[in-house]
Amino acid sequence: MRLIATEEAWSIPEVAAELQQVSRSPSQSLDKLLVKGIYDAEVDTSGYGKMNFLEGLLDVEERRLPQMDEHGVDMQLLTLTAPGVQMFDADTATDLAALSNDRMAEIIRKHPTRFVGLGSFAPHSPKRAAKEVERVMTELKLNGLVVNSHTNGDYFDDYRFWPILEAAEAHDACIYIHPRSPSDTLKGPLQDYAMDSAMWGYGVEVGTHMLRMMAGGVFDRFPKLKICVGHMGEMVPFFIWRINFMNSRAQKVGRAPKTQRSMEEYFKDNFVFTTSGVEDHLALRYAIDRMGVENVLWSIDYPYQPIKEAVEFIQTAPLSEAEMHAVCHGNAERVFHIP
Ligand SMILES: COc1cc(C(=O)O)cc(C(=O)O)c1
Ligand SMILES: [Mn+2]
Repeated sequence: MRLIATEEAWSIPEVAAELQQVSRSPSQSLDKLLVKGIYDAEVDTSGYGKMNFLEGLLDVEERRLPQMDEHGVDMQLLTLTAPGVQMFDADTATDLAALSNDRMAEIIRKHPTRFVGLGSFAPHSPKRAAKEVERVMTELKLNGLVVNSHTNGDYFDDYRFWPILEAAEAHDACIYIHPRSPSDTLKGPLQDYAMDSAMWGYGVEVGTHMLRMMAGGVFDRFPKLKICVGHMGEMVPFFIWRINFMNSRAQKVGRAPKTQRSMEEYFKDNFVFTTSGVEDHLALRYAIDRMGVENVLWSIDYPYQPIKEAVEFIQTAPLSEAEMHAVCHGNAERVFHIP
């Protein structure tokens, strides 16, 4: 069974160095807790603790590939790890996104059967970002795009970002909305107990982004736009009945804009999601039964999740042969144009 892992984090020294500067800046972003812990070990990492992920993020051939061989992972879909370039000023972000995309393309050229990748862009410079989407998809021939949820507290229902969505739709480039810590306007009670992180805040941040796009009519304007989210759909599949019911009531009483399709239809038609970091067979079975097996893709979430357990999770999952082929590689091949 071909195994394609679809949310696999990676970085380059130039982005890591810039994030170390961010960790020493006056930024109030909740992401600083994570950034300090990973990129600035010598600085007091209180509140997050040292996170030994940096070597794993920068590495491709020393440990990543041998571990893939050891555990039978055929391919990783690489993404520039969160928060990507989105904490940098627009010019630095634009330049480092392009550099990261070039480096990613080099890795894929060197290992074409082992790696594919998602291109980054700087949402806070939408016109240049749209041009980078064009370059990524036509010149570098990457497999889609990644963004780490909000940029300076703004979300893709904001029409300022729509030139990017237009370019993505035109190039059939699926945008992976990966988490980062909740935005400054969302962070409120999420600043304690490590709730800023993957434990809870990440799901709240991306789930909020998804609903803003669905309820804000993004998929009426871009009906063919494809979005991928991780972590078994960031809680949305488990709440979709209530989201659908309450949004349709809000539309009736004028509290939410009228949309051409329902929230459930947008989620089923315009979203796919991966199993990254949710190694729970019951959740997987429900997600497949509720949202359709064609919308579920396997992932490890390397290096934040160990490879061995993620492989065992899917190899022992209660799936039919046909479902296993779809989740392990078929859906990824379709959505991310993988040969
Ligand atoms: C960007 O940093 C991350 C850290 C963690 C973590 O386990 O602490 C998980 C993710 C993730 O789920 O993608 C990302
Ligand atoms: Mn991840």
